[in-house]
Amino acid sequence: MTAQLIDGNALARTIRGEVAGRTEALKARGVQPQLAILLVGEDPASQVYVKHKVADSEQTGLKATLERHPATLSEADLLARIRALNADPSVHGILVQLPLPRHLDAHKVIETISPAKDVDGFHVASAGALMVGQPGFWPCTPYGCLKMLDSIGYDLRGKEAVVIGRSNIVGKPMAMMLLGRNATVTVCHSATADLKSHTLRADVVVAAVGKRNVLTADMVKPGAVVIDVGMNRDEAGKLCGDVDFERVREVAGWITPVPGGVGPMTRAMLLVNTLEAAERAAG
Ligand SMILES: Nc1nc2c(c(=O)[nH]1)N[C@@H](CN(C=O)c1ccc(C(=O)N[C@@H](CCC(=O)O)C(=O)O)cc1)CN2
Repeated sequence: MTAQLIDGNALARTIRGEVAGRTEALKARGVQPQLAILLVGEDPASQVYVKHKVADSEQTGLKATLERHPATLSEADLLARIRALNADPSVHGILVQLPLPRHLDAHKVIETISPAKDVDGFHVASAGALMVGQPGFWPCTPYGCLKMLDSIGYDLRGKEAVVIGRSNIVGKPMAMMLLGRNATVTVCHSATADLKSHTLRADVVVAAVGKRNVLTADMVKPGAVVIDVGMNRDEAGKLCGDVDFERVREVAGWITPVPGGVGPMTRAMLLVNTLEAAERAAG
């Protein structure tokens, strides 16, 4: 069996088309959705990601402003800038690109963003809303993974789902979203005693560790859906995920590639959240 690919690029394109249509409708009501992106420092990967975010926004009719700040920016100055953006009614979404330089407390920075503009879905209020099933912004990466499952018509009710990784921005919210769809969810992590015993039972595996070959073919139940959130480089410098893609695809039923899987969906869901922030503000 060779798994079917879940094409993140194609799905993201469709979602961008939907966002463009809704943005047009909002503009006709006199509202221009606007995303403020704050980049602190010179991290090379972050520079690429924010450039893509600006291009995606412009392509769909959203306005994006990219503020570049030096790595030496003080925490007080960054927090003051966020507070000014919170108070600016023309700005609907605020995003601080991670990782931040070490002298900046990411938790404090994120908590300064107004929950109404937290389009990354990282604020404690957003996490709490997801946990209790109240309206709020969902973190873009797990939200994108859920959309990928929806795109293949996958019914999660009663299914065994295993999430590998327990980060606040992917693993934990992913588990909540899967739970919200009535899957039976297991979260595995670095202290899990026998990872394979869990993944072999799983109908759906989401690998979100940030380490190559965390999931190999012998760990996958035939026909399972495998979602790869990882973003790593192999010895040749080629982008790859957490999953041993070539071998796992011979066992799985569905699989997401890296690149071209979860990454583009993360960016697409940011547009959805930004548009939604603007729609909510417009009433
Ligand atoms: N404020 C945030 N910071 C970070 C987030 C986030 O969601 N919000 N997530 C990651 C990085 N990230 C978005 O910012 C991100 C990473 C990668 C991609 C992507 O499209 N990847 C492509 C490949 C790109 C390449 O060639 O390098 C793919 O997988 O096809 C999108 C978003 C950490 N920081």
